[in-house]
Amino acid sequence: MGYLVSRSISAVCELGVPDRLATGPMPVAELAHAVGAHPGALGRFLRVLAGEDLFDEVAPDVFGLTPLGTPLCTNTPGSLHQLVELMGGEAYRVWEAADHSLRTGDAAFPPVFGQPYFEWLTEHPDAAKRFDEGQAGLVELRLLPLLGLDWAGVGTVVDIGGGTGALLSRLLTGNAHLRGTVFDLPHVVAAAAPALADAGVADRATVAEGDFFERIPPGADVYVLSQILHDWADRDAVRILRRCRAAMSADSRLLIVEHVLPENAGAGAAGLLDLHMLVLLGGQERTLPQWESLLDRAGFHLVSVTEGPRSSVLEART
Ligand SMILES: C[S@@+](CC[C@H](N)C(=O)[O-])C[C@H]1O[C@@H](n2cnc3c(N)ncnc32)[C@H](O)[C@@H]1O
Repeated sequence: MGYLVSRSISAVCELGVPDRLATGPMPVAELAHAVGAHPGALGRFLRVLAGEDLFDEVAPDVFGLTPLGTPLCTNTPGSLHQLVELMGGEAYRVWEAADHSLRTGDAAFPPVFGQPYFEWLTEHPDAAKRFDEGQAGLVELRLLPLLGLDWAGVGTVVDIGGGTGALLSRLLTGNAHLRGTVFDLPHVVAAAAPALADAGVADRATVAEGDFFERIPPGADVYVLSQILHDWADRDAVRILRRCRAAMSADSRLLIVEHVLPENAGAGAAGLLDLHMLVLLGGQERTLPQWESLLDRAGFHLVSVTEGPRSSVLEART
């Protein structure tokens, strides 16, 4: 009954319940009136989600947000609100066809929506905006092992498939000497320049649009691939890595921000993400031997793995 929980989260976010509770607990009747919900039903949904530690019934029929539930608000650092919308939208519909992926080992998105996910996003601006904002919300969690690295000797960084620049903004904010480029598809990086300006790093940042299967900006000290390679099956992941290799000089470093999938059962969230990558995109999470083999096929070797709470950083060199 796991999807009942995720659909309940989607439903309360859809009505804007977390935002209403951002300033403190409210009686359920007042809350229901404010968001346009049925009071009795709202109490039942919130009680179930209190069981998931997202809300708290602080007094009979009075509900507040817990620390775990706070990222469901829209205007909070590291907001996951857009991600909830994403998981409750086309991602949910595509999972109805999970059996296609089970039978074929391919993505279920094309048979359901008529084209691969990233192509479909270029033609659906609202969904693309949700996707980009959802990814940006996850950056806070993914960044930690990357921020912990020593950036002192690094002059320039390119964030490949860097979305709207959330990760680059944080890297440049934390390292005043660093200059960087965010590189992504044209419709995605269109929103990057304003985001970098808002973060106060526009004077040290450039925006480059393009296709990472074609060409990647050359000559930087560090290349970051955050949550890119898991979107693709090995054949395409190797093509992307080879494009990186062509852009890199002998001293450049490649930093891959992704999960290292445990080799045994019980992979938890990483295992679920592995299946999600398969169903949505035909991609996969990778174990350490799978990473080593993939990098080897593209002419890289693995130098180190730095573990973080949500993603690891795998450093590779040519
Ligand atoms: C899962 S998101 C990761 C975003 C970001 N790096 C992060 O860590 O949040 C994958 C990114 O790859 C980009 N992308 C997909 N196909 C691409 C292509 N052919 N060339 C460049 N970027 C591409 C998408 O637009 C998206 O921003």
